[in-house]
Amino acid sequence: MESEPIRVVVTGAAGQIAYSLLYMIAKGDVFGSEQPLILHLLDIPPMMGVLEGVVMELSDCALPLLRSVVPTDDPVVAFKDVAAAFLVGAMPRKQGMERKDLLSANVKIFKVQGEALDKHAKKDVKVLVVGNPANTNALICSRYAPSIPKENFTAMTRLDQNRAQAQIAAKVNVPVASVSNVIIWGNHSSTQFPDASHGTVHMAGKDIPARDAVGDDVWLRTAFVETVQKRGAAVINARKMSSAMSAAKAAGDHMRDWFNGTPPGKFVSMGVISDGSYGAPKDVVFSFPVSIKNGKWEIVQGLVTDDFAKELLDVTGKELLEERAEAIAVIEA
Ligand SMILES: NC(=O)C1=CN([C@@H]2O[C@H](COP(=O)(O)OP(=O)(O)OC[C@H]3O[C@@H](n4cnc5c(N)ncnc54)[C@H](O)[C@@H]3O)[C@@H](O)[C@H]2O)C=CC1
Ligand SMILES: O=C([O-])CC(=O)C(=O)O
Repeated sequence: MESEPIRVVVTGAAGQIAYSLLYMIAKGDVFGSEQPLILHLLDIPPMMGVLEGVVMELSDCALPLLRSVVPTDDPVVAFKDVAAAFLVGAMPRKQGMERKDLLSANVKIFKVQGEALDKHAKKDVKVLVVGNPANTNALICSRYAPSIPKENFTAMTRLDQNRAQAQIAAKVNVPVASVSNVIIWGNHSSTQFPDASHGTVHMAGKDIPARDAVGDDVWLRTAFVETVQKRGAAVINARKMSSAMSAAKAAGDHMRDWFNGTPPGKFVSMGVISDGSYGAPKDVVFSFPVSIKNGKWEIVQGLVTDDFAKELLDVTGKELLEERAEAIAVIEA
């Protein structure tokens, strides 16, 4: 028997990330090749003309899983009965900006959308915040949606994880799928800590520690960390626009793993509400390694962190506390 369609919302649906993401979702890459979909597309009133073009293109893709499309500028319509929400709609940064410079422009969007999710979405909706600064926006969104569990609000650090795994694959000269369990700790910002010390590389039929495969601890603590921390800025410098294709791919990966789970022994990184694990501040959205089963994530416990890691975890945690204070000030102003 065919499954009932699920409703999925993408905000910022007329923007650049959505242009790649909508196709991936609609063709079954995220929710599976058997799951029919109704796509809700939210953008702001001046973008409704552009959105109409996106709707035409989705129709012209002739995708069997896509049962209908609901374009709208009304959050009430957009969030009605949705099972999954990709919150992409927000201003992107330009050359020379840090992501937290977007806070005052973007955080109010996530208050409004939290309120709308609270009233209109399914209570088990899975929310992925992509719009920057993603961690703090996710925290604010959750605060304004008290009837939905805090665990259902996540922020995207999967792009950073994919970048980190691609850097290691290139260094070791293996296909990217051979690299697993590289962690992104903390904020999706230039203070994030990309950590390969628990990573593995599949070589000659077995998983070996990434540190052994790389054989260069200095590189892992310097060039590797800095490249991943600054990759978003490097793309902006080159393209004059921020990452879009890779961001869409990461958003799809994040939501697919959240719905489908992670294989035994493997973990992925997600910004989730912090319980203070690994000395992170509580009640901020902090990126941790998580394993996922039956649609629920759990922070992977018991990984040993050395002094180098503790120092970097501390820096990114402090930045998240500062962002939280600033976000609350912006909203209450
Ligand atoms: N977490 C991550 O790894 C990444 C996050 N980003 C962030 O994603 C966001 C979107 O990036 P792009 O698609 O490149 O930007 P874009 O400017 O191409 O598209 C954003 C869209 O959001 C819409 N929008 C603005 N306010 C809205 C609202 N209140 N409700 C619904 N839609 C609204 C805009 O009209 C626009 O169509 C930015 O904040 C960017 O910094 C980008 C790459 C990676
Ligand atoms: O760097 C940016 O502003 C966009 C983004 O979040 C990324 O590419 O990681």
